[in-house]
Amino acid sequence: MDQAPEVLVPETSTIEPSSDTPDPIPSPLARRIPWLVLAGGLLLSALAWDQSARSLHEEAQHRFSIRVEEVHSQLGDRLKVYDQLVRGAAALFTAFPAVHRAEWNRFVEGLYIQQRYPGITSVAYARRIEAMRGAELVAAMRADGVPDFRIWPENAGAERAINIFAAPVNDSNIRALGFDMMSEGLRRTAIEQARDSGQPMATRAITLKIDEVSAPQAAFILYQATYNGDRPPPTVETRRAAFTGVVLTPVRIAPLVDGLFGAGRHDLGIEVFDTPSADAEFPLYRNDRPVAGTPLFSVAREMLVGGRIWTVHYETRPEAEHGAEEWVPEAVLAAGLTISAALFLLLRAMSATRARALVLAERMTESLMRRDAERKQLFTQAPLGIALIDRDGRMIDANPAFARAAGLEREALAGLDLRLRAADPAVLAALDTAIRGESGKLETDQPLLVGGRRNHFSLHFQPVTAHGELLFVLVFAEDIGEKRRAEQHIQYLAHFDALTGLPNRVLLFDRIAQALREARRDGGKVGVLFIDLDRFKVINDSLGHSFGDEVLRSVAKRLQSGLRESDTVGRLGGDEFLIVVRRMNEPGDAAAIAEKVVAHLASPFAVGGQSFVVTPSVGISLYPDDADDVEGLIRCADIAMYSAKEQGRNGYRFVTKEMGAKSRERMDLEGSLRQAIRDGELFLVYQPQVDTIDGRLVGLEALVRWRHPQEGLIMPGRFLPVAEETGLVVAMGDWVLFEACAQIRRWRDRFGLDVPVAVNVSGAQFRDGQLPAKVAHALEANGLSGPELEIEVTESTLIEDVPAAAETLAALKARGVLIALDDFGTGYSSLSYLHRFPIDKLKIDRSFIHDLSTGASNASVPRAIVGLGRSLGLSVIAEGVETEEQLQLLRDLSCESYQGFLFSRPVPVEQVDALLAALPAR
Ligand SMILES: Nc1nc2c(ncn2[C@@H]2O[C@H](COP(=O)(O)O[C@H]3[C@@H](O)[C@H](n4cnc5c(=O)[nH]c(N)nc54)O[C@@H]3COP(=O)(O)O)[C@@H](O)[C@H]2O)c(=O)[nH]1
Repeated sequence: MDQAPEVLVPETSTIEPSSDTPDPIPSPLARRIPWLVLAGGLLLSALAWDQSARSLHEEAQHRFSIRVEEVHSQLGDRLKVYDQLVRGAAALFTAFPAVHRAEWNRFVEGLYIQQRYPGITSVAYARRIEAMRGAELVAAMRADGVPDFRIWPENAGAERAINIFAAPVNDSNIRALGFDMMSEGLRRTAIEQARDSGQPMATRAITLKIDEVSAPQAAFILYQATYNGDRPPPTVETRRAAFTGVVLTPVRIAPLVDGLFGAGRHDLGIEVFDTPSADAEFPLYRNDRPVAGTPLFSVAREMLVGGRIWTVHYETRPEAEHGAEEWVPEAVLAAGLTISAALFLLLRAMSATRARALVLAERMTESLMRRDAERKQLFTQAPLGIALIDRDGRMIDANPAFARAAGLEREALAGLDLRLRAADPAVLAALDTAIRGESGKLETDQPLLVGGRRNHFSLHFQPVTAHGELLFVLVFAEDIGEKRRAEQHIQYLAHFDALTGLPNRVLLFDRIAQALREARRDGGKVGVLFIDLDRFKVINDSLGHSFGDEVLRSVAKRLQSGLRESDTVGRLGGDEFLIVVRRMNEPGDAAAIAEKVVAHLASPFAVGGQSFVVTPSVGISLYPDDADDVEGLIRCADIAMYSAKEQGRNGYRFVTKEMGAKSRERMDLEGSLRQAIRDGELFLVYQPQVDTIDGRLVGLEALVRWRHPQEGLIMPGRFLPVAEETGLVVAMGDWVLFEACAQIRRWRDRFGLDVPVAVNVSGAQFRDGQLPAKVAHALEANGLSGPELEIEVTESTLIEDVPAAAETLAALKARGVLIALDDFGTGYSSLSYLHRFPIDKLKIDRSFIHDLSTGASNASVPRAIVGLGRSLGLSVIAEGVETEEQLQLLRDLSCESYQGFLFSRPVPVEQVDALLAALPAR
C-alpha cells in the first residue's frame, strides 16, 4: 500500500490532538512588543524633537551671528565711507585752499548725500579764525552773497571755527552758517582732537542745532581738520600751527543705522552706545522700543567712529527669532508621536490578529485532523466494503470490510490486478465502464475475486475525477447475502407454513387459482379437500402445544405421502389442512385421495413416547360442480368437513346443497347470538343436584338457554360452539355469572337458599384473566360472600396452562367460591395435576354414567373417581343420571350426590321457586 494516494488511511481509530499545535495565547514578550515599541517611539520622538530644536536653535544662532556680522560690517563700512567723505572734502581744501562757496556747494551736490549717505544732513566747512578777525569774515561772506551772514554766538573764545559753507543749500543749512563750532564744548573738543590728530574725529552724541527746535535726535559730527600746505603737518605742534579749519558732517544716527535695513525690515534689535560715556545706558540709537523678556540671542560689538568707541548691541527680534523651520521640532515630535502611536496600534492589532490567526489555525488544524481521522475511521470501520482501483485496474487500497467480503487478507489486495482477478465478467465490465468515467451498479452472486468467498454482493462503481482526469475508481461492495436470505425467508414465510413447511393459506389460494385457470382452459375438474383433525383441541389442550405441534408435523408428512406431484397439500392454520387436486376427471378421484388420507392417518402416532390415534374429517368440493372460485370451493369443502364431523368423524363427505344451507344457518346464528346477548334473549334454567341416599337438595347448576324470537328455544349445544369460535362466549358467560348471582340473592332472600349454585365457565372466560375480578364484582354487587357460588371448569381448560390455571383458581378460592371440576375423567393427565388445584368437587362425566347402565363398560372409572375424591377430601357428584339403576350403582359406589333427568331436568326459575318453597325449613 506504499503507493497509496492521500485518501489512503492507516489502521487507526483514535483521534489525538497534536502536541505541536501553536499556543493561541501570545507570549508575554509578544504582548509587550507593542508597548516597548511605543516607549521607544516616544523616546525617539522626544530625542528627535530635542535634536531638531537644538539644531534649529544653533541654526538661528548662526543666522543671527551672520546677520550681526553683516549689519555690523555694513555699519562700519558706512562710517568708513563717511570718514572717507570728510577726508575727501578736506583734501579739496588742501588742493584748493581758496575754495569758493559755490564750488563747495557744487562739490557737495555732486556727492548726492541724501541718496548715498543716510543720516548726513550736510557737508560743511568751518574756518578757523582768530576772534578779532570775525568782522572781516562777516564782510567777506556778505560780499560773497550771504547778506545775513553773522557769527554766532557773538561772545566766542579767542580761537573760532566759523561755519562758512554748508551744502546742500537749504534753509536749515543756511541757518547753520555763521555758527562758531568752537563756541560749544563738545564740538570744540572734537575739533581740537581732529586738529591735533589730523584724523577724522567725532563728537559724542549731540543734538544738532538744526534739530534743537524741530525734533531733537541723537547725532554726531565728524570733523576732519584742514591745514596749510601741500602735505599734512607731521606733528601736533605743526598741525596746530597749520590748522585752517574743519570739514564737518553732522550725522543723524537713526537714518544712518536705519539705512542699513530695508524698508521695515528690522530683523535685528540694535542699540548703539557711545562708550565709555556717562550716558551709556542711554543709547545713541535704538531701532525699536525694548521688548519685555530676554531676547533669544544678543551680542555687543565695538566700533571705532571718529576716534570714539561705539558699542553696538545686537539682539534678536521676537518675530525674527525663529526661522521658517520653527515648526520643524513640533512637526518632528508630532510625526514621531503619530508614528509611535500608529506603530503601537499596528503591532497591537497585528498581535491580536496573530493571536486570532493562531486560534483559527489551531481550530482549522484540529478540524482537519479530526476530519482526517474520521475519514480514516470511516474507511477502516465502515461496514461497507470500499476499494480504490487505479486506471489500470489495480487495487490501490481496500478497507477491512472489502477484504472480508472478498475473503482475502487486506495486505494481499494491494496491487492486485482486478482485470485478472475479477471472478464475474460483469464486474470487469462495470469496472471498465467506471474507468471510462461512468458510475454503475450491479449485483453478483459470484466471489468478488477469484479464490475469494462466494456470496451475494451489491457493487457500486464510482469514478473519482479531478479536472476531468480520473484519479481512481471507488468500489463499494455490500454483502447482501443475509438480506437476500432474509428476503427469501420472508418470501418463504409468506407462502409456507412455518410449522409444517407446507404451503400456507396464501400459496394454497394461489395454487387453487392456478388449477382453476388450467381447468377452465383445458377442461377437467379441480378437487379441494378440507381436512380437520378430530378432537385435536383435546390433544393440544391436554398435552401441550409443543406436543400438538409435533403431531401436526407428523400429520403433514403423512398427508404429503402418496400425493401426485401436481397436487398440493397445505395447512390453513390450526388443525386444518387443504389438498388441491388438479386435472381431475371425476369425483371418484377426490374420494380416492380422501380415503387415502383417512387410511394414512389411521395408524397410531408415536409422539413424545406416547402412542395415539388422530382421525380426520374430510370435506370435498369440486370445480365446476360446487363453486367456480377459490373462496367458494374452500367454503364448500369446509361445510362438507363439518358434515363429516357430524356424521361421526374419521371420514369424508362431498359437499351438498343441504350442507350449504346449514352452513349459512351457522353464520346466521352468530349474528343472532350477538343480538341475543344485547337484547336479553338469553335466560337461565337450573338443574337440581341431590344427595344419592336421601334425595336432599345439595346444589343447583345454572344452564343457559336462548329464547329466539322466531325459532323459539335454542339449546346451548347449538349456539355454544358458535359462541366459542367467535369469542362471544366471554360476554355471554359474564351475563350468566351476574344473573346467577342475582338469582342466588333472590332465592336466599325469599327461601333462605343455603346450597351452592354452579355456573359453567368456558375455557375462553378462564383464560381471559379477568374471571376472579368479574366473580368478585358479581358477588359484591349481590351481597354474596362466596361459598354460595360454585364455578364449574372443565379439566381440559385447566390443563392448557397449569401455572396460570392454578393462579386463577387460587384467586377464586381466595374470594371464597367453590370449584367443581366438570367432565372429570375425559381428560388425559388429570390425575397428575389434581393436587395442584384448590378443587372442592369432582363431577363424573355423564358418558361414564351412561355406560354404566348400557353395560358398555364396568364401573371402574366412576369407582376410581369416587375413591380419588375421597382420598383427596373432595366431594364427588355424578351427572346424567337418568335411571334408578344408575342411581343405585352410584349409591353402591358411595357417590354422595348426583344430577340428572331421574330427579329433574334443568327447569326455569319458577319451578325452582316451587321446589325451594316445598323444602322443609332447615
Ligand atoms: N360455558 C357454559 N356452558 C354451558 C352453559 N350452559 C350450558 N352449558 C354447557 O352446554 C352443554 C349442554 O348443556 P345443556 O344442553 O344445558 O345440557 C345440560 C343438561 O341438560 C344435561 N343433562 C343433565 N342431566 C342429564 C341427563 O340425565 N341426561 C342427559 N342426556 N343430559 C342431561 O347435561 C348438561 C349439563 O352438563 P354439565 O355442564 O357438564 O353438567 C353442557 O356441556 C353445559 O356445560 C353456560 O351457561 N356456560
